[in-house]
Amino acid sequence: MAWFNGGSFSAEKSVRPTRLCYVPTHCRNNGMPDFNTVNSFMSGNGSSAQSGFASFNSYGSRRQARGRGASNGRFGGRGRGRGRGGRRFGRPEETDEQNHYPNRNGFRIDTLDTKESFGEDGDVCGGINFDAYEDIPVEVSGSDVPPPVNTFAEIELSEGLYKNIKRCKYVKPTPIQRHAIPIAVAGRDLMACAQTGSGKTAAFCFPIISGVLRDRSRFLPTAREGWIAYPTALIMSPTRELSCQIHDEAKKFAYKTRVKIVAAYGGAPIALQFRNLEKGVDILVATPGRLVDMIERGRVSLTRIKFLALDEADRMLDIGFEPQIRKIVLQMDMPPPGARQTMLFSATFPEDIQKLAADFLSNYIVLAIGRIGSSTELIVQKVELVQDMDKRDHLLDLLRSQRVNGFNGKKALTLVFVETKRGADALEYWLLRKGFPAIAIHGDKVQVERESALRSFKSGARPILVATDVASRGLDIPHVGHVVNFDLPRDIDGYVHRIGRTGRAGKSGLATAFFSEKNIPLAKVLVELMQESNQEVPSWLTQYAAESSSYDIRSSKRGQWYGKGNYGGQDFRNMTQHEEGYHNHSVDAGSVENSGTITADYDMSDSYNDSYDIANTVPATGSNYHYSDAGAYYGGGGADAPNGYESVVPTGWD
Ligand SMILES: Nc1ncnc2c1ncn2[C@@H]1O[C@H](COP(=O)(O)OP(=O)(O)OP(=O)(O)O)[C@@H](O)[C@H]1O
Repeated sequence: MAWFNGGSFSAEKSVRPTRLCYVPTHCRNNGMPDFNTVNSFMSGNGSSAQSGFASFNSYGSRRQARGRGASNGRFGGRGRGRGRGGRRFGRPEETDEQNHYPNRNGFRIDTLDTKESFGEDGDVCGGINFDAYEDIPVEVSGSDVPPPVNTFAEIELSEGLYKNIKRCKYVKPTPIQRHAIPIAVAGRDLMACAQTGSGKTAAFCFPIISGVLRDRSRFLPTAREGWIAYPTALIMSPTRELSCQIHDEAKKFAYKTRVKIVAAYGGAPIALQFRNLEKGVDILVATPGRLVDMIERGRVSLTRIKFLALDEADRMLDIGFEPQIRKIVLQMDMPPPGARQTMLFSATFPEDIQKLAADFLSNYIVLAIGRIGSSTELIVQKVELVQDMDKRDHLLDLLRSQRVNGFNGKKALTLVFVETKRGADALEYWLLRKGFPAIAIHGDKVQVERESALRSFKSGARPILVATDVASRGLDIPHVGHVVNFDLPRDIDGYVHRIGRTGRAGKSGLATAFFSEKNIPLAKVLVELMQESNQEVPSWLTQYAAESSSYDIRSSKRGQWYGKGNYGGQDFRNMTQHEEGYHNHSVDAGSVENSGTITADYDMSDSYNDSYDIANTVPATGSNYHYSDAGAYYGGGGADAPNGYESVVPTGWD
């Protein structure tokens, strides 16, 4: 029996509500999106998906679903198995999801789990709802911009890569791919901003793989010399899980091309990663902390880097990461801008981060696809006014109503974001006690627990993931139907990335935020974001927004917040000066407007005396950074940012 179809938890019987069950407004009148699409996802041909996303009509989506099931989820198997967090009720270590709550949530794990590699014929399922991206505004700035393409065939990619694109069933490029790939293949530096779930990974992977293959045919393969690895390309991302995911995606794209791709991230045995490097590496996918460790141990040299990509680039250049990225890119042995090709990608790109990024780039092009929010109309956003003390009950009501009313479906996953690591553990514990199969992920868990939690979530063994911001960016988890912001993040960019875990690849999703009075400073930008993505804004929120105009609403570490009509990817060069040689053309000019930014200061004091798991709470004053876990067999120990990001943090934090 399906969990969302109600009543399948035995544990739930003991906690029947004694009052009328609250049904959130967006769950009433059969208005819930239909998330019963798992089987059609897995079928991969889209033909059976009609019953799935076709029923999203109540939210205005008239698009039909296409099958999708391309998996990218290898999160397994490495790291140490000790540490705190996550063990409740004396449960054994979770290594086999099927042993855990096998019948309580009603998921059929086998059907929900995703494929992790090519099948025998090398095929994987793919598919994207391209209608969702029609009419999306595009803005490009820079000199001599290569024109966009309409098909992958128009791009000069290697034969092997082209075959793999077909195997992945990427029938046509997404807008970011249409524009970014020709630019990157032409060898240009690029700063690209596009909505969450819109295919940015392929947009930087394809040109890199193609470039590696091209270079390789021209030069001798020199991926490895003795003990030192000399990758040709470096892809960096902020979290271990995201690095893992990019590694898996890149491997699919490079299937049978002999391009060697290695992942290096903390929390996993460094010796194993060294062994992988010794076999040769063309493309290194790494988190910054582990990479610096490897370079300082003399096992990786960046002297032959020709391609550098930063995924979640604004996060990578934000506080906590920026010194380390600067060290890797500018102060170690990497060729300078101009001698290498640099590509920065994210769904958000505040102006001050753009300015920082300019140090890493040479004669670059800025590409902005869609509005800053990235919260397309595909993601139905709901904001509920809930006092902090009522949040748990409210969440329970929400989950119950999902189960009772269903999403018309059975297998949608729910991702619940909280602010602190302690809060994540506490909520997981509480949900389990209430009979809901939840599992937490945060930066205090050791890697094996983090990977196990993600596996349980992805497989449906624990269809509720309680997460800190460690899971907010980049993760492409199929079947996430609902994102709940139990605690709202402190900045709107964080919100954009969090809700972007659903509604991916042109599919619909639901995002519910619990708004309490301490979130008032966020009201204005939240309203603007919702209005831009044609969401229904509750009147009380509009009122708070009006009141909050008097608040200081700018992140202390960011030069620009979300502003109405603004592009996250608006080229700051055009905002500050009109340099000769740069031009700015708009593909859908009517939609491109910059009507100003919000510049007041915003300083929301901590409301919990707890250990936060969001990087933007790392004290800005820390000057002694540490990253090294040198000497340790397992990386990560002292090297991990406690916020879960793989980064340096000021000494003393944690
Ligand atoms: N051209 C395409 N055709 C079909 N599916 C695609 C295509 N491009 C990407 N996808 C799929 O879309 C999904 C989202 O892609 P991806 O994870 O790269 O998004 P993203 O823009 O990097 O998101 P985020 O901003 O959250 O990191 C993935 O499952 C991917 O396989």
